[in-house]
Amino acid sequence: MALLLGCIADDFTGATDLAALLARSGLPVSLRIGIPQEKRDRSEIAAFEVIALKCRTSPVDVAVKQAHRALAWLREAGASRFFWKYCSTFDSTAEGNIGPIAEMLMAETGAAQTIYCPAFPENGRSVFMGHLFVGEQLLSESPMKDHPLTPMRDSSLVRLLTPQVASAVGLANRNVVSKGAAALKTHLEQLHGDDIRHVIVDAVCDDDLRTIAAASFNMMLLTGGSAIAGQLPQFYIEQGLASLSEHRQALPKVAGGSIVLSGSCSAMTRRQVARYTGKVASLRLDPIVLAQEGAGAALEWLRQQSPDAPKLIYATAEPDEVRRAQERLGRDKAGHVVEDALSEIAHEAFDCGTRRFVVAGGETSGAITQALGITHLAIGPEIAPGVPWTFAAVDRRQIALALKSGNFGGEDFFTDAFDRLETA
Ligand SMILES: Nc1ncnc2c1ncn2[C@@H]1O[C@H](COP(=O)(O)OP(=O)(O)OP(=O)(O)O)[C@@H](O)[C@H]1O
Ligand SMILES: O=C(O)[C@@H](O)C(=O)CO
Repeated sequence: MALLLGCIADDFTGATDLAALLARSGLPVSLRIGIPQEKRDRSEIAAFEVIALKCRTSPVDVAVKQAHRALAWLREAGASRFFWKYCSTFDSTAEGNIGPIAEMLMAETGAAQTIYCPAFPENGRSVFMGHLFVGEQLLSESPMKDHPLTPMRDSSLVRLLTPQVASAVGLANRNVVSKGAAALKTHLEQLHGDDIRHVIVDAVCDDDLRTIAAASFNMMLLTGGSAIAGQLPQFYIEQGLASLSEHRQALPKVAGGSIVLSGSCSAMTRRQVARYTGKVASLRLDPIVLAQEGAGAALEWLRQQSPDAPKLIYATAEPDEVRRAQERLGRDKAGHVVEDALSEIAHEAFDCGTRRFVVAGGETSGAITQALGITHLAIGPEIAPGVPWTFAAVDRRQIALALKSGNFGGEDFFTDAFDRLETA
């Protein structure tokens, strides 16, 4: 099948979120972890190819270089349209990497203009008059203000993006979007005439996303969250660029122990962890202790558990505890000791027979997936909007892996996840 859209995601949970929303169309989606090393066989290329990077908080030059290599791979695989996926809460450091990567992709592909559409109404993210809301709260008043790595203290996407790009940032607001695709197209052309190449687009509901997709599905480069991407397949099908085949990939049945590993400190993960600790054997990790003593005690705890019983190991903590750890260790070191420990634990769990992994947190998922040496994920059923089960091979054994974005899923997500696998 022809490659319709080459996608680059800035973290691993974001990549599975994107893959899940594209997969709702019934068209084949392939998710590759990092830039593939092997030579591509055209017959193995899916309609949607997603490359998961772990570059959300990397220095700008490192992130741009990685995205550049991902673009080269996608082009060689046959892509001529591209999607740059970042977080629905626009998570980035002050300098990037949303803008710099978009600019690089525009320069390389010759895209004269692109849109920025992080809205994901199904998960409560909407953009109105250029301001991002999480539920009913402005981004800067939501729990995202306390994120351990990318605290979001402004809600204006124009203000957030402007310092990240070289040219002016414009807005297509809800009044324009609500007039329909033709009006939005005209507005984008007018902005282009004024040399505005970066355009934030408002969206508060799925109808808005459909209008935006109708106006922009032919653009060389689109950027945003998974929800706008999820609207694109229907336009490709309508244009005759793709057709639904009856052939669906058979997904494996995965037997073996279950574990939840959480390095996310997001508000929803904190609630999910609190629920799940009451239900299964649980162990809390303290970054300050990990920095002094390593993960040995946690590995020992894991070995003493029954291999088949579900269990939870988490560093998830309230914002004041995160602050305390960061003051003692520094922000990056606090993050890395947790990611390293959870990666070691994931390895040990695999060696002890665990085959079903739920991982909470984008950075955490990146660290664990890389540590397990996973290079490709097949996309399975969605547990909650934007969180699918995925399947991969580790040492030639099948595992099931659900990578959960910090704020996705309901309070019983961990229980729901394992239940969903039983019924898949
Ligand atoms: N107790 C803690 N103290 C300090 N840092 C922590 C603690 N627990 C976890 N961390 C770090 O916080 C970061 C959380 O980021 P991560 O991307 O994994 O979660 P998230 O932001 O909730 O998820 P997403 O990006 O999918 O929304 C990780 O680097 C993790 O190692
Ligand atoms: O868009 C989102 O919110 C998620 O896919 C994500 O990127 C979280 O890391």
